[in-house]
Amino acid sequence: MLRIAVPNKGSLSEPAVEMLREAGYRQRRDSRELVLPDPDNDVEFFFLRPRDIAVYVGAGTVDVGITGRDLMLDSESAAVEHLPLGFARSTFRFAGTAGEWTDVKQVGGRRVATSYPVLVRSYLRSLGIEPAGVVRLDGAVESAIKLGVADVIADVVETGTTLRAAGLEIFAEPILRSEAVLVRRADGDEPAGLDVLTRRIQGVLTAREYVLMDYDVPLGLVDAAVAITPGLESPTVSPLHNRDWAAVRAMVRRDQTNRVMDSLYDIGARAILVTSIHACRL
Ligand SMILES: Nc1ncnc2c1ncn2[C@@H]1O[C@H](COP(=O)(O)OP(=O)(O)OP(=O)(O)O)[C@@H](O)[C@H]1O
Ligand SMILES: O=P(O)(O)OC[C@H]1O[C@H](OP(=O)(O)OP(=O)(O)O)[C@H](O)[C@@H]1O
Ligand SMILES: [Mg+2]
Repeated sequence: MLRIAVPNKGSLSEPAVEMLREAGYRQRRDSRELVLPDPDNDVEFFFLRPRDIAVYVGAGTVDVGITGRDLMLDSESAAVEHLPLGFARSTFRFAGTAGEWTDVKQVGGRRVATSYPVLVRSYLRSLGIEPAGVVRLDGAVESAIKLGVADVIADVVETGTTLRAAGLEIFAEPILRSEAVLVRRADGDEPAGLDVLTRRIQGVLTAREYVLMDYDVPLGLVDAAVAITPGLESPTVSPLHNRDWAAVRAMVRRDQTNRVMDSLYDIGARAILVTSIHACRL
């Protein structure tokens, strides 16, 4: 049985559970359940704190887990990234009182507050910058400057709303771009069943990223239309009852849907229909 660690709380928890449910796995109904066997799929879920998941995976007590890239790197465990999952995207950045900071070199000799001290120390070391100290806080890091425990912070930024509300602004290049990732142990054999989990999750990712587009096009324009919708391998072109026209079906990136429909319409395609992909294996 493949043992899979799933975040039990925080911003990773809900989207991780949703992804596993879409991939056909059983998920818990009650947030107090800590272990959930799914014998039909030959897996067992362990609901753990997101920060601890890479530690369990690195120790080999669970086979794989879903966590943040930032949390994995900060854990210093023997876990490695197996598959990026495309949700909980954020950047990890330095921020300070608005107007006072422009360059990462200014962090030298100053106190940095963060929930990710390993990440911050190793990043600064890689740039040859020595801070006066790194203060580890559990959360609400944005308050650390006003409350006097640090001069500058390094924290997770998504929309920047939390920083703005605290009168802070980002400076310097992002330390890291993070998202949820599936992690596995660095060494050892691939756990049995990981290939199936991986394919199922990749199916969910593809179904989220692409739509199916169908349209009709005059025969003489099929090549031009197919150039606009090349699909993943090659689009399906089928005859219509009206022999002067063909029907085309292709996968299109969801974020390109309207641009592609406009282009198809412009060259003369009609009856352009878009449908969601419910599930797929490529
Ligand atoms: N606003 C956000 N947008 C995107 N990802 C986020 C956001 N906040 C935290 N994360 C990501 O969530 C993970 C941290 O999860 P964790 O549960 O420790 O913190 P949290 O989501 O802030 O929850 P908590 O309420 O316990 O502080 C990291 O991978 C981090 O990058
Ligand atoms: O850029 P934003 O969209 O504002 O999001 C980023 C904020 O979200 C998270 O905080 P959370 O609400 O989880 O509180 P915490 O700091 O106590 O973890 C993160 O730690 C940032 O503070
Ligand atoms: Mg938080």
